[in-house]
Amino acid sequence: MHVHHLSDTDSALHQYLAEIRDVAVHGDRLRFRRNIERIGEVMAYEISKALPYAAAEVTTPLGVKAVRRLRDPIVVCSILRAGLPLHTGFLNVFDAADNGFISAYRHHPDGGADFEIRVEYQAVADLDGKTVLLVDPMLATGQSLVAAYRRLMERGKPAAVHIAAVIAAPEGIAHLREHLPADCRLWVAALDERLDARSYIVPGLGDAGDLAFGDKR
Ligand SMILES: O=P(O)(O)OC[C@H]1O[C@H](OP(=O)(O)OP(=O)(O)O)[C@H](O)[C@@H]1O
Ligand SMILES: O=c1cc[nH]c(=O)[nH]1
Ligand SMILES: [Mg+2]
Repeated sequence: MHVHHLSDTDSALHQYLAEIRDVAVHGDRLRFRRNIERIGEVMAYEISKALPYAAAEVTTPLGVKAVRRLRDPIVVCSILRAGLPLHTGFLNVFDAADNGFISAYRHHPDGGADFEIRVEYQAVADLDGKTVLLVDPMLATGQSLVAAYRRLMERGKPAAVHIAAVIAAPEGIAHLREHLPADCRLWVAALDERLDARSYIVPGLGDAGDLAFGDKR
């Protein structure tokens, strides 16, 4: 699995990443969601440079122009709920994309640190021959993304799969390498140090779903 690290070069992405981590900004949910959306736009644009294009023509009022268009249809898929603002950012770039939504959450059977991932809801377009962009802000243990990927593959055989995570832990990347096919490509906006005892990313940003939408019970 090839890993693209988008913080390697300086860009406005650094400003958005700094704000989503900053406790002084965390009280502003609108800003958090919009920054995740903006990061999605940047990541989608970077991924767009790696996709296949084909020659086409458009008719203008004055003539015909040779243009380039994406060769394969796009399906943007995200993991509820923290994936929603990132999904919007990707759709702002790939506005004609089909879509997929999968729920995945951590179920703690005994209330302790141990958990299993539960996938309960899905609404996914047909994926045959399409370019799938599977997006989730946080890649911590990697279990949510692997569970979502397996559900998705029940919906067809994509031409390519790109996974996008805003903040990733090394443990999560290792988990994807172990459990996903080698031809999946992973795009990471920021690579952090490690996971804590509750499998949260350090330094990370905390709970992306709660910051975007509020606490859940
Ligand atoms: O790599 P993992 O260890 O699986 O953790 C990452 C998952 O955690 C977050 O969702 P969360 O479970 O907090 O659900 P939420 O979006 O409803 O808050 C995040 O959006 C990922 O889906
Ligand atoms: O650090 C983490 C890990 C999982 N989910 C989050 O929202 N944050
Ligand atoms: Mg959460």
